Amino acid sequence: MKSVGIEIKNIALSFGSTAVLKDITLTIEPGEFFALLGPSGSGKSTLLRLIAGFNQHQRGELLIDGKDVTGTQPWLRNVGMVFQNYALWPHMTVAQNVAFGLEARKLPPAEIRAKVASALELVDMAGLANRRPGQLSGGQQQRVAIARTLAIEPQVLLLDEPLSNLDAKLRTQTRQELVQLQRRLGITTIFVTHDQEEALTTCHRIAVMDQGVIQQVGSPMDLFDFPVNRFVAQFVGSVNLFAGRFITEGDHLRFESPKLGMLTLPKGLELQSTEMDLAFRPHAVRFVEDSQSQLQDNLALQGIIEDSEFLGEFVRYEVKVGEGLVKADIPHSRGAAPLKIGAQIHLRIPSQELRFVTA
Ligand SMILES: Nc1ncnc2c1ncn2[C@@H]1O[C@H](COP(=O)(O)OP(=O)(O)OP(=O)(O)O)[C@@H](O)[C@H]1O
Repeated sequence: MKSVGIEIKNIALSFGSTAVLKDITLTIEPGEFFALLGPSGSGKSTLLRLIAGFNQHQRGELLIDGKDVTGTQPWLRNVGMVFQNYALWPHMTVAQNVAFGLEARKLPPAEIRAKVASALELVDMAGLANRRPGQLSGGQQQRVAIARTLAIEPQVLLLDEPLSNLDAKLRTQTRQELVQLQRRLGITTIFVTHDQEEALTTCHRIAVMDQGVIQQVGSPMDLFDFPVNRFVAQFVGSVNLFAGRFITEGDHLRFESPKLGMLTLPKGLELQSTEMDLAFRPHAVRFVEDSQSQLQDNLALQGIIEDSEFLGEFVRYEVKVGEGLVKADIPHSRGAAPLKIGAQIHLRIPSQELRFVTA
């Protein structure tokens, strides 16, 4: 089946006086696995339901495969949605659940049987066709919900937090299955989640949403490496973030931070505006033994270890620097003892790991 693209242009949606989506513009490419990522209440599900046809926008345009679908009923959009709670009929078998949408479309019984069999095959559930949902694990129920949606052969697959009812181990396995299934089918897929790891590991591109506004769209690596603002920097991965004021002095850039004090930044950094925060990831921090080492092309800080947490591959330290706390993830080597609380240390952050983000 041909993959279709989706264009969302300047969409605004309010429920009563509450503006839930504010001027959303987004293009989803044919065959793309796309995530809407954001905290609870950011408007992700509302946007997904809008694409499905369950919500109506007051302003803007929504195009699926180049056609404006505003006002088109959900069942005429060729879009399939998998709900968070799966919404399976408990009194029907797996096969009957999957057949449901096909029967509603009044297809001939033989065709229904063939489509049910192939949809169950796709999600590796052919052997359990006669079970009822109550006799299945959470992961199996989820696969039935996906099979039921795929059976109607939609051009777009919408998934609303499809993994949130599964326990941690099953979630990882199921998300890998989902990636493989999407890759095999090449179906344009939009995945709603509040879990950054889920979005980073599954999707080609992600739109980060907050308060009904898209904050940034990019590949998982783009969002992680080049967050444009404070919200994205904090929501995707963990980060050290400091507010302050940038001052240019000759060919030096200085950063005056209420928490860290006055810092001299490495040469060659470009600042778009003086109203920015300084950001760097905990894994970018290195510890060095003496105050003079590795000063070139690094931001140099010094501090005192306040806390440490052993996380297997690395130790997460909290280091008091001035009035601020810097998180540092230092790789652990076998047998190495962690630094003691109260130890004085020198920190280095390579120039290329420093980011400036808008507040
Ligand atoms: N039918 C509705 N009527 C009124 N307000 C609504 C309705 N549906 C959603 N909202 C409000 O719109 C806002 C966005 O909700 P939405 O469900 O889209 O957020 P979300 O990002 O998907 O969050 P969650 O992960 O908690 O579902 C919330 O403040 C919610 O209370």
